[in-house]
Amino acid sequence: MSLENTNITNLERLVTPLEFKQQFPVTDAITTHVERSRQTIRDILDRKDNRLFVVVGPCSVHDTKAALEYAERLKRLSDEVQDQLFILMRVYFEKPRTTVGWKGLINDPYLDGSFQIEKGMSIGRELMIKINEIGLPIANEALDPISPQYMQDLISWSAIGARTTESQTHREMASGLSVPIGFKNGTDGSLGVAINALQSVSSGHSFLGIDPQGKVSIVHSSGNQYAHIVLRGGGGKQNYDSVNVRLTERELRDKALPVNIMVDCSHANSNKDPELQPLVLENITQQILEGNQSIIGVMLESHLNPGSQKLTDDKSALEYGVSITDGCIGWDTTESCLKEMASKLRQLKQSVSQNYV
Ligand SMILES: O=C[C@H](O)[C@H](O)COP(=O)(O)O
Ligand SMILES: C=C(OP(=O)(O)O)C(=O)O
Repeated sequence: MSLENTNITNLERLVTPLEFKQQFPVTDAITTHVERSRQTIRDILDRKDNRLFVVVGPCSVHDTKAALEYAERLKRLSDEVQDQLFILMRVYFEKPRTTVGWKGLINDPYLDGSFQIEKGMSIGRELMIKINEIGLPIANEALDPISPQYMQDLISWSAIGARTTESQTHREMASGLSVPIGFKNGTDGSLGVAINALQSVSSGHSFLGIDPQGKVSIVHSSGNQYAHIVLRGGGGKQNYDSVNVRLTERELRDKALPVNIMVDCSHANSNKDPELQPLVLENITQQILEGNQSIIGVMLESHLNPGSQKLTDDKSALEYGVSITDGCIGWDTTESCLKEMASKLRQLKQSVSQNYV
């Protein structure tokens, strides 16, 4: 009688990270682009670059054609506002679920419960290569502790989500990631878990992981010095307003942490109503115009078309360019609200520099 694996129905071997990356190699141009993008975010966090960074894009990618069309549009917008905003595309393949549901393109690329994870990773890596080639840096949520070995060379910023900020496994993983990383506050709105995470992630850790040859290994990390909090609201309350931002600044200062705050305009900050995201963004812009110095980035959930749709057995019924997870703002709104933000920030900087003349 076996006492092990009694709830495991099957184990499939996965290609090693090394072999996988050889199948989908990066060019020197992509490597340079990713490193420059990561450095730009580090410079924003260090106040050597006075722009804001913006993580914007679909809640989840389920259709690579729509994701590429989105990336082409976002690149054009990014070029127009790049004097004020450094734009990264949300390319989220791993979705944490409150209970159950589709867990993202890597887990189930054919949206049909066939869970062809190796295929999902290939489709995902090919898409990330193309988006980097377009010239857009990529942001993701680092959810699975194994997948960074397969994908992280294509990513410029990662989030640890509200459901995993308190998890030791995710803090350990983040302490070894090469990207600047945002920790969301908890789903109940609590800041404490994110503040604790920031303290944990800046230290080195020793933990279990895999090496490039896919061997289980003891990983020793040196700690991530570019972690920051992401305010996303929670427990039915918003936390993007100036009072909550000020309270967060105090918490960070009390713990001798860098006072760097990103605001997620979606999730509980917009009560999961995508139409409210532009109002949150407007509020953030206003706080900056009034002198806020701690907000370094914003996040928006946006797709080609607004809203969301249910994933059913009939995939042919899916509407093109519409989210199958959280509701998003559509492209027109995305473009207009980011252009407006950039224009207001431009005017602010012009008036400040005129006052110095
Ligand atoms: O951002 C996405 C969702 O909010 C998150 O994955 C949780 O989704 P769920 O509550 O629909 O499972
Ligand atoms: C799941 C997400 O956010 P949160 O962790 O804030 O719920 C997300 O940004 O996709």
